[in-house]
Amino acid sequence: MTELNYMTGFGNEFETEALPGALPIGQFSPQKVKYDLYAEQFNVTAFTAPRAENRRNWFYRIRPSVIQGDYQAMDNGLIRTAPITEAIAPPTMFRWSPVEIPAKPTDFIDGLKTMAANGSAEGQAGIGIHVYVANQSMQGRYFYNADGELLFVPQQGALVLHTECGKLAIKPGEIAVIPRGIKFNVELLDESARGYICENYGHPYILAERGPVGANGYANDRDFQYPVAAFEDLEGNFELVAKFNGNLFRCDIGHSPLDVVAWTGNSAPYKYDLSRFCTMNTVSFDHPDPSIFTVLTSPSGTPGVANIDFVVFPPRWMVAEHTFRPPYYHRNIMSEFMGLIEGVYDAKEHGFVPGGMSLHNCMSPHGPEAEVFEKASNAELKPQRYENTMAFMFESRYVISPTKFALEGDHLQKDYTKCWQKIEKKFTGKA
Ligand SMILES: O=C(O)Cc1cc(O)ccc1O
Ligand SMILES: [Fe+2]
Repeated sequence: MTELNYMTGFGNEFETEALPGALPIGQFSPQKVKYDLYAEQFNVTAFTAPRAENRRNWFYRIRPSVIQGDYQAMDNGLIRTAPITEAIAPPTMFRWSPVEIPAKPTDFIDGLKTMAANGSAEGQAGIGIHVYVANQSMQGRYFYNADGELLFVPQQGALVLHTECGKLAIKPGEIAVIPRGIKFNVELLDESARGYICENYGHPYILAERGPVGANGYANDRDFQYPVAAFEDLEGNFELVAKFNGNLFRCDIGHSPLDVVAWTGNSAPYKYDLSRFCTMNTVSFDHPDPSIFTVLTSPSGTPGVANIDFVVFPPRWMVAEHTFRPPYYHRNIMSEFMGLIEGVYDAKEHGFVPGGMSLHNCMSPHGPEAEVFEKASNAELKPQRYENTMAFMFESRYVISPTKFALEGDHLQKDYTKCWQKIEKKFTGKA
């Protein structure tokens, strides 16, 4: 892969130009822009959002975005949007095997399948949880999502995200976020690709607070990478696909919409290598809550209660003394959707495989399978390193509704809850 250049620093006010002098100096909207470019403002927060939260870009582009055809409705395929009304799910704990890579030619849009969603896209709260499975690059088509920002969590295959702001290359172990409304297409660098998408209808992601941990650690701002301007000057019969208010629409477009020669602002796509996450954990006893592993959070308006937390379980040392080290048995007001990028997750040594998923909804019990309990409650508690593993969780304050595809597809593991049934009664009443 050709090495791409990036700018660094979470949410910085960047400026970048692919041609010298393309970026106006000292003002955003000059009477004439250099190279006869068009100026266009792009806002993902209200004009009046407080300064610290305000996010917008100024694009200097070959044509303004209004030069496009009229939209027509498209088949939504297996893409769904909250609120999900097509199925009524019980509070059962669910687990899924990986969705298979299709045999027929499938690009990122064709291969998007919604597993679950919550909140309301129209109400700008909640999330959509999707998997993508693809075996070809998007050709002659571009996409944007008006319903929310897109967090990419690749599990198999490297991608290049060609966006209005420039290019981002990501591979398993890295993530990327494309803000609401940014146009892009997806190139596959390998034969096939699979991954997870969290579509965030709510407040754009920010970095989690550090509290008394101090000024450093967890996800550090400087490790977030942003693209430098790169433009396509292409004419042809292209298609622009929009996800808007829960449905897909398409229009013809006679040129590449990735024609931004220069931009400045703080609402650009970004990537992050999860191995940069500076993991904190106990050095004494007990199993800390997984909020210590939060990479990105979308606040909900209630302090400390997330619309969506993106949490990872990275390689790490386990040193806790006189402690049951795996995740504890648990019931939670927050709803937990998990995936596995690689390796083994410490609560489930069987059946939760890379590319797989699980859902433990609001107040539904979950925790270590029977074998893990036996092993961990009898293990010698030497320092132990968890290697080659990366699970993650989308944790949300809103109940997560699985789609019909998730509930009725072959990849639903119908025997999941059996993993707990062999947990023994050991109580005898004697100490
Ligand atoms: O349910 C899970 O596996 C996620 C989780 C992990 C953990 O370490 C503690 C609590 C928790 O919900
Ligand atoms: Fe949990």
